[in-house]
Amino acid sequence: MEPAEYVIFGLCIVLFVGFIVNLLIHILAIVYGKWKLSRKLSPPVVEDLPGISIIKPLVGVDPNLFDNLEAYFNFKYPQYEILFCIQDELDSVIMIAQSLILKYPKVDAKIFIGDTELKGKKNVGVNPKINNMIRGYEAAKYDLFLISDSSIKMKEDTLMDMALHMTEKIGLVQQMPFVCDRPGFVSHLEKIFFGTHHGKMYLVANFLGINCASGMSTLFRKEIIEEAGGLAHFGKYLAEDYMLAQAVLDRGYKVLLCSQTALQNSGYTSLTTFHDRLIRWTKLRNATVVTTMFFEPIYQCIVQGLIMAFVTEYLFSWSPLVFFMVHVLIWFLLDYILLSIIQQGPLPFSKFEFLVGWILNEISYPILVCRAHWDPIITWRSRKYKIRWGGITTEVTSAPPSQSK
Ligand SMILES: CCCCCCCC/C=C\CCCCCCCC(=O)N[C@@H](CO[C@@H]1OC[C@@H](O)[C@H](O)[C@H]1O)[C@H](O)/C=C/CCCCCCCCCCCCC
Ligand SMILES: O=c1ccn([C@@H]2O[C@H](COP(=O)(O)OP(=O)(O)O)[C@@H](O)[C@H]2O)c(=O)[nH]1
Repeated sequence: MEPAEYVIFGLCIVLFVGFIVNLLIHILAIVYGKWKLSRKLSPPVVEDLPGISIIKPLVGVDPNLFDNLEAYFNFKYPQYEILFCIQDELDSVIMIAQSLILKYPKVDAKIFIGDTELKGKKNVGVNPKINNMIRGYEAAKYDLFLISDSSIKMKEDTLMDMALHMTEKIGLVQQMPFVCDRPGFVSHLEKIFFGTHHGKMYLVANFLGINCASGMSTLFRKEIIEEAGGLAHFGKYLAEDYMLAQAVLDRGYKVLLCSQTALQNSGYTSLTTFHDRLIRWTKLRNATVVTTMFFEPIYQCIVQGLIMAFVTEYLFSWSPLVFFMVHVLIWFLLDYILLSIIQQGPLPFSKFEFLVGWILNEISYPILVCRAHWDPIITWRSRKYKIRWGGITTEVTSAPPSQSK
């Protein structure tokens, strides 16, 4: 063999091993997802449950917001407070928060209006969500605090489920991102994305103890975050969720998934908003965990199928077309099983709609990854940011803070 042939042969072997690893990741996600998401912890004596401060950062109103927020007033949980953090004093979301507080006078709930800058102090960093939450965080009276994004809808036992997972060695309990059943094809695309591509990596990373955090629904021990410099310390990062989880891991605590998924229930769904969000997240991941930039593209179904078709032809003389077709079919079936497990009930669409949605997602994802590389500027709620390697962020343009997506 020529030296060049050795190199090609070695590369093919590495790629083939990576392909087998991916198959194992898929199977592991299914097995772990089935176990994790169907495992209900039995509640202890209610009085033993710790109090929880729920921080709700709010910007703008959407058609489902009232219902989503109302769920927080009906938790089956003995001790909690709700801290609404509203970025802009002219935002009509204030009225929604106020009307809920009036409707449920027995629930301990407060409103904090305006980020730190509005109160004459300097903002704690560039991250607008942290700037918005900081006053609620400082006022939080319990040892545990939950950051819960505005679009999340919770069941009445979700807070209990999260609290029960917060045992001695655990520093952070998170919900795996998923979506509520909503009408419309784009919401189906979202469900398919979070229940397949995203869910697979999320489950396996959490099973292996790899930091894979999403800040949409996360319960923290306040003492750990205080030890790391307080929430303000994370204002310099846009991927504050990842950095917060890393701070917990660095202090010897574990990060755990709870058994209920984070049900996003935004009232607005559009293909552009969905894709722009995925592009923004890809940019965040690329800048925060550089290795994802290399691995993510080749761990897509179509890209991997094309590469492996040539690799297996080279190694085993298999037909590339047959290999590609079988590869896509197996990936598709494993994804369907995984989505059904994460959904934990009947899917709100037919198998045919799943097929169409899955194909669309798989074709569009590599394009979204390319678009993320093309323009490194991150746009979030009308503000633009640039992230340096390691996650430190600078804002490149400012816009009125009240803009919704
Ligand atoms: C053999 C090795 C295989 C490695 C393959 C790696 C391929 C990775 C492919 C997919 C990654 C899946 C996605 C993970 C979820 C990340 C979600 C995300 O991007 N979140 C970012 C944005 O979150 C919002 O940010 C603003 C905040 O206010 C909102 O509330 C948030 O929701 C977030 O900022 C993420 C930052 C970095 C995440 C790093 C993830 C690393 C994933 C590694 C997976 C490794 C699996 C390994 C299996 C062996
Ligand atoms: O300038 C901002 C942008 C977002 N948020 C809050 O951060 C959370 C996540 O925002 P978004 O849904 O836009 O983020 P994504 O989940 O798309 O990353 C929501 O509760 C927002 O209200 C905020 O307080 N200020």
